[in-house]
Amino acid sequence: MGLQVNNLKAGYAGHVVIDDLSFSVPNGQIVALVGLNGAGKSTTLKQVIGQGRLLGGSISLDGRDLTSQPFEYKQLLAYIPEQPILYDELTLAEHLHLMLEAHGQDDKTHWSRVEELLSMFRLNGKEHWLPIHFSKGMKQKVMLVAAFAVDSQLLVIDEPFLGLDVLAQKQLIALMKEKAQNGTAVLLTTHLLDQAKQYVDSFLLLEEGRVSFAGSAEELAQSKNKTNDSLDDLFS
Ligand SMILES: Nc1ncnc2c1ncn2[C@@H]1O[C@H](COP(=O)(O)OP(=O)(O)OP(=O)(O)O)[C@@H](O)[C@H]1O
Repeated sequence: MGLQVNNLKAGYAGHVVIDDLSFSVPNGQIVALVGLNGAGKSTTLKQVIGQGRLLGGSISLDGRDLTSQPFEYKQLLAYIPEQPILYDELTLAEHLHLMLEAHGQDDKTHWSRVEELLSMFRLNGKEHWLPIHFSKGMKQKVMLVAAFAVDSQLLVIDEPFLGLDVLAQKQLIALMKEKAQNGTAVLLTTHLLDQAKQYVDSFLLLEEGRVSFAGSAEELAQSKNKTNDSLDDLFS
């Protein structure tokens, strides 16, 4: 089933930004929300993760409705924000234990996965470090380890590659593909369209709070009279 967004209406202080937005992200698919600055991508993601007030419409994940079953819905999702959100007083290991607990997942069975991810992102041996000791990119990697360590039905990522080195970007693409192969629905926003062609199943183009296009990279290019090898020039 995956994520279903139906007739979503959302905004800020009486100002409607998203109106009548509908889309779905089936289990096992990677979908990218793309569009120019201010198109409403982050606002849409905020609604999908259950932050922000829903002015209309409905959102459900594998049949769990966000409004009527918020706890059941949120336990199924993992979220990687654009800016890392870490608690100053918690160590790296404490953040990861907390994440597993919040998702109701057994620490013992998941810790070997955590160790694998820490080593992949070269954070092993730093489990006792506090956020103040980490660089910007390392903080982002902590968010990645936390999100990929939990079993989730939906993975939501806002601008996944910001601040990551080239090696970490490749690892992140491989991890997203692996998650999707295991049946997770993946929804992300990105401005790096040519890179996204490597791993995205379909694109949703947002313009002024509405989906103006949904389809593959080739179809997206055609819809804007561009060639598939220059998606980064889509809006020029
Ligand atoms: N906290 C806020 N309060 C008021 N208006 C906001 C707020 N956040 C975003 N907006 C407005 O909502 C609209 C959509 O913004 P949003 O951040 O969703 O766009 P975006 O597509 O994610 O842009 P970007 O590519 O720059 O990240 C914009 O007009 C923006 O000014």
